[in-house]
Amino acid sequence: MAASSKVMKQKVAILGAAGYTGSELVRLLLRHPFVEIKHLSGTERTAGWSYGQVYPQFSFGSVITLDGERAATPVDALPPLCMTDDIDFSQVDTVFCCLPHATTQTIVSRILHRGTQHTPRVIDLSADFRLADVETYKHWYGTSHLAPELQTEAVYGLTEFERKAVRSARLVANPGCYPTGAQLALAPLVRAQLIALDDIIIDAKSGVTGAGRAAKEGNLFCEVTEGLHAYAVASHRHAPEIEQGLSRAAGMGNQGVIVNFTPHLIPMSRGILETIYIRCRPNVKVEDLRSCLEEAYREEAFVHVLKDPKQIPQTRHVRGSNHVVMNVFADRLSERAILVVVL
Ligand SMILES: NC(=O)C1=CN([C@@H]2O[C@H](COP(=O)(O)OP(=O)(O)OC[C@H]3O[C@@H](n4cnc5c(N)ncnc54)[C@H](OP(=O)(O)O)[C@@H]3O)[C@@H](O)[C@H]2O)C=CC1
Ligand SMILES: CC(=O)N[C@@H](CCC(=O)OP(=O)(O)O)C(=O)O
Repeated sequence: MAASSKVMKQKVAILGAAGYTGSELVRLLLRHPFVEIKHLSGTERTAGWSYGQVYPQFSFGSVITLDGERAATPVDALPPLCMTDDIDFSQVDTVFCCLPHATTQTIVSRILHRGTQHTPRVIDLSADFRLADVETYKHWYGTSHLAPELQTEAVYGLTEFERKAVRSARLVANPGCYPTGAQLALAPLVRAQLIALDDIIIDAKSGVTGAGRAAKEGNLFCEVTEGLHAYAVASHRHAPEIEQGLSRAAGMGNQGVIVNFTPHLIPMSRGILETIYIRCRPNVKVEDLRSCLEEAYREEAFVHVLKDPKQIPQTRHVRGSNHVVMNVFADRLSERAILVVVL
């Protein structure tokens, strides 16, 4: 895509740029013809470093993208990391927040309540603004929300379902990793009333970058390699997020649908695979599920239903591509179906 000289570039700040989500954003935004990365922030640990010092792959010249193209902006143009407090937000159009849970509430609140004429839009990648219900947040995150008024204002940023609202939102809460796959696969089927709402089992596996870059004993190479384990069984905070999305799709408000969700950590660096077991409503066939999903994503650039009904999605379908690929299969028991989704 060629950058038009008439289009004003969006001035962007990425907070928490030294983390994994921050680095993924830098990689994507360097390619974007209408974005100028003005600020990258970190803590005392990384403030003052060049981005190549934080991530060696951003050290030299132009980034060659996965498609073999040159990025729109050379990495040399990236600013060094600074402290978040040193950013002048009156000069920024969009802030991407890639900060740990809870830290985000305070910082986003400060940015959006600055009381000046110009307030940037905020796109938050943490979980702080995803759950609309204040009590549900408190129950799952173990602490009261520090900016409840923003919690109700935030638009849940699953773009395929909320494109119009995302366009005009002041604060976008980006979905969690597991909820992205689960909701993309299930919400169209729920909306079309094709599946039972009391019998949804989501078995999910994630690569280790999903846990963030901060050092944690459980994520060390020797702890995760050549092994596989479930974690947060029946207690993962993504369950209420998925339930909120599916309840909304069912027209029930923020709650009502209950899912059984079990995540696993698998020894690969990135990617997620979710196997989802569902029960069809009476007289619904797996072909109906497939048609529904195909219709839902026909015009979408990043979500794909495999054309061959027998082909099983695998992480290699999406590796490093930011796409989501799914397929749906009939179980041996006729009323059941199995969805496989990778992202
Ligand atoms: N990893 C993933 O796949 C996904 C993560 N998320 C969510 O996104 C958020 C970021 O996750 P992730 O990138 O994995 O986390 P990481 O642990 O990889 O990185 C977080 C970064 O935040 C920085 N940081 C902490 N406090 C501040 C501050 N006050 N100002 C500036 N920088 C700060 C740290 O910087 P420094 O290194 O300089 O100390 C650290 O590098 C989390 O809320 C996470 O739950 C969402 C979707 C997917
Ligand atoms: C492998 C792994 O540890 N994954 C993280 C989820 C990462 C993510 O996307 O979720 P949040 O933004 O809600 O943190 C976890 O299970 O806590």
